[in-house]
Amino acid sequence: MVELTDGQKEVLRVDGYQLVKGGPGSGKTTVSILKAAKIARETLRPEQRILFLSFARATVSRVLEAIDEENHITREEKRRIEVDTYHAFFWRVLKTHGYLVGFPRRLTILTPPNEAIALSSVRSNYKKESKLSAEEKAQKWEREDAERNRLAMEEGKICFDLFAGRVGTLLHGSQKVRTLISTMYPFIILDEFQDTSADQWRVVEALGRGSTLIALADPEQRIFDFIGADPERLDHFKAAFKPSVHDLAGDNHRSKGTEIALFGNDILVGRFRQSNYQGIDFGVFESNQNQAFATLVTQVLQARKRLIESGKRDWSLAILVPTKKMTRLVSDTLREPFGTVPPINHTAAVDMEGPILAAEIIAFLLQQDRDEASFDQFVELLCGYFHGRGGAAPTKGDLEEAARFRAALTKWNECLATGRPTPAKSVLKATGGIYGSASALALAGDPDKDWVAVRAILAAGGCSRLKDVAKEVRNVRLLERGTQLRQGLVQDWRDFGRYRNALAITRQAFVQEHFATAHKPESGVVVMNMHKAKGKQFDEVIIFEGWPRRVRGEIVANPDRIVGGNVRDGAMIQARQNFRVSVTRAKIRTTILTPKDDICVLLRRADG
Ligand SMILES: Nc1ncnc2c1ncn2[C@@H]1O[C@H](COP(=O)(O)OP(=O)(O)OP(=O)(O)O)[C@@H](O)[C@H]1O
Repeated sequence: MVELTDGQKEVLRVDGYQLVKGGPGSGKTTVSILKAAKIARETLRPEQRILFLSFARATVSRVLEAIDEENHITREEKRRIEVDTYHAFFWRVLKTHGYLVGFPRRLTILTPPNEAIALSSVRSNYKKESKLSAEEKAQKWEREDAERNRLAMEEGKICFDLFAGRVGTLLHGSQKVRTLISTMYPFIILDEFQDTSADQWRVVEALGRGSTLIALADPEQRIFDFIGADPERLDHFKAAFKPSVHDLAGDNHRSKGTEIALFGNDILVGRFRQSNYQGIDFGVFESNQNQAFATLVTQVLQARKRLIESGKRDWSLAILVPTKKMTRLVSDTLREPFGTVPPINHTAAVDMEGPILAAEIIAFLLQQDRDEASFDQFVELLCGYFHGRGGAAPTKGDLEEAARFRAALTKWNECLATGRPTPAKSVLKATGGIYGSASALALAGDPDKDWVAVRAILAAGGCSRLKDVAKEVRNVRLLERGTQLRQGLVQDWRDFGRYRNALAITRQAFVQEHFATAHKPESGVVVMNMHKAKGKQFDEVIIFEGWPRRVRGEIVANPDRIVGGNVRDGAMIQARQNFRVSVTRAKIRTTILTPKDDICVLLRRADG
């Protein structure tokens, strides 16, 4: 049991609505769990629960783990703390009461990849987001929203973007549902409250009418402005609920004995009080891909060695990078480092649209029982992959590719219908060949082996798009022991002697995966976008950014930087907050790697 600080003790002592503020690692989550246990012990009736709401599953895992570690909390108390994501909680409300806002009785979730497919026809009419005028952006948003609503109202397919808004409307309109929820959950804890969007705030307002709310927040860890988080949100909470305010301020328990938190604070104001900080390492690299990645790999190997030698079980090392593109590049590099360096085992938090749609293609091929429509269905899945893999920003190239495949299929089928040979130069030639090989593959009934065998056919065949599919699908780690996908496929084979429902099982597994909370927090080497690191903690962190491209000494491009283009631009508050969040995720050490000839502007003095 940790020795609580006076600030933490005060949080436990005071009743009623509370706002608990504090910097990274100041112990907000920890004290809120102890508080929840106290409420469970002293206040709740037997059937009641405390709801702990968080943004991301990863945070949920960490909170669950923290609860497990608190041996002073009894099993019964633990059972009564229900940790969930906003998404999962909203879905529960919509599934039961969605008809009150006009949804059909039967609802299904439109997952992000399928939402991307459904909206790609709207999106294909617009240029890249960065090139749109404000007017065009608004128009595009309106049309997307209309399509989302149509899918929800007419087809009962609800995408995540609709969740918060509809639940807000539902709760404000129905005292009955509010009472139901507040009777079940008289206390609700809101994690990372500074990042609450306008729609989520409406939900919170409604919930707070019947339930006592405890909000945890660090105003300076607000990194979601782009999805509608509002700097004033803490004031809204104060005005609405008159909470007692507790400030755990600069206490830092995560990286005790280091100066990581101090460095984080100095980044925020842009004034470095020291030239060295205990627990912060810097490294520079030459501005070219080979040397940049060689430096990174060397640092990763050294950090991994340190952690293994420390003997700690479940050690974690995070490589945090500024962009999604860089996440992929780093992951590809670790998978196939240079020279004699063997692959570095890791997980990468890449966008899952592409990998999930690629997994659907593999699953379909596993089904093997074919009829006349099967090839059409296969090509349609491939087109879906093109439409959806770019998420909210499908590329023109991908959309054109889908159109080309569809046109080729029409021609192909016309030839078959009239007994003519299929066109020799058709884009479907190679695709068809691979489809044939996969259909003829002798499957063994072991989902791991069979999945890999199908993937290998795609990787080795002559169709560059299916090669892509094979590469993307490697980001899916659902076939690990005990996962729902694996179990589902095993059962399917047991029931039918083949994979009869592999596609449906795969789709279902991804929906489940989205809501699953039983995951352990990441361990080993993980690569992710800096934004995704919020609320997490790792033993060591490496922050790695992009480098400038120069022509005759002049910078012509400077992508993937912590600060866009690495140029000073006003106070750079968002970039500073974001950088500080990343830096303070580490318990023991943070290593920052930046290009030698263009050091990150946030690391330079204001005058130099
Ligand atoms: N009073 C304390 N004494 C010692 N260790 C503590 C104390 N309070 C919390 N800790 C430990 O410090 C670490 C960080 O605490 P916690 O996760 O609660 O911070 P937080 O304020 O929620 O952080 P963040 O906002 O960065 O997510 C945890 O490993 C926790 O077990």
